[in-house]
Amino acid sequence: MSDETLPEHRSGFACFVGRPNVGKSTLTNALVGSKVAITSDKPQTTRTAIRGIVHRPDAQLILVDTPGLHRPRTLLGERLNDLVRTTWAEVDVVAVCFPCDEKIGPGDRYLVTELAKVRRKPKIAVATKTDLAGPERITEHLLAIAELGRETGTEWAEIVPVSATSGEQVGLLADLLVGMLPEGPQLYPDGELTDAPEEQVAAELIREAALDGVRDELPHSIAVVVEEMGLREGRPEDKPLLDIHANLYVERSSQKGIVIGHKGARLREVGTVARKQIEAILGTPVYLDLHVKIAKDWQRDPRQLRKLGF
Ligand SMILES: Nc1nc2c(ncn2[C@@H]2O[C@H](COP(=O)(O)OP(=O)(O)OP(=O)(O)O)[C@@H](O)[C@H]2O)c(=O)[nH]1
Repeated sequence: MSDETLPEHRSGFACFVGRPNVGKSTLTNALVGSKVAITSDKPQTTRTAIRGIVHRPDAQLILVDTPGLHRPRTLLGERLNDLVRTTWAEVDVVAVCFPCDEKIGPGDRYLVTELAKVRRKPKIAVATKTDLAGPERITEHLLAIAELGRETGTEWAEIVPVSATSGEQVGLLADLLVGMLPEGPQLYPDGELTDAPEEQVAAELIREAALDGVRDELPHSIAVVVEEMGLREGRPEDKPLLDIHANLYVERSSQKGIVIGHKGARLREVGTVARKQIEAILGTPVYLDLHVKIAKDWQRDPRQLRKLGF
């Protein structure tokens, strides 16, 4: 018996990179078809690599969502940049996102210049949010992306316009990404959408809820650690309850007040929103126990960073 006549199966990893807010998480969700990575109106919500998996008969594409690359100002900034570079080196293809409703800027140039240093790695340019721009603007944008490639010595394997919200060209992007993967077997079982541990998914959802509405006051000062998570013992099998004990860390006591709110009203709201999201994703009723703690200047302290998982 020979399997030469079987269609080839491809599998591998891709990651989306780009400045904050360019639509990386939304695109990951559009490709995977379920809410796995966390989207938000606020920049820099994606701190840790969360993967979504695209299952197709001919391929399995594993998407790694990285934080944005920044000129580092703190130790956390340096760690995040290291994480981004490690990811680039490990994946099969890197897709850089440039939103159509914004001009190419110094942040893009910095990122693409850094990415150009990773040689022999297929790079795709994605012009995101095409639904927010007219045809002329899109054409201008695509030319600017090509020019940026020339300036930085980056050879784009493809330049693809897409809209994650309307779904336009998302299928084409999936085909192009798959085409850059090596031949290989399925790496994850069917139906598995993310290999992010459930604790990480829960922590991200709590962080997202906690940041909602306090963008100006607390841009990037919140970290969440799930201390304990497990099914409550002694429950009937058809009525499970997942206990989650989580700490929400802020840097200063003034921030603690903002997160907790008047008589704890805001923290209760954050807890309710996060609990509903976690229940929806994990499919189990949840009891969420949430505490706010101060980890003084955690972004600058190596010991705190380690504790918070960076
Ligand atoms: N109109 C439109 N809006 C989009 C599209 N894709 C993303 N957005 C919006 O752009 C904002 C940022 O999207 P995200 O997917 O969170 O961006 P991101 O690049 O992952 O952001 P960070 O995690 O901060 O790096 C959100 O408000 C999205 O709803 C799109 O195709 N069209």
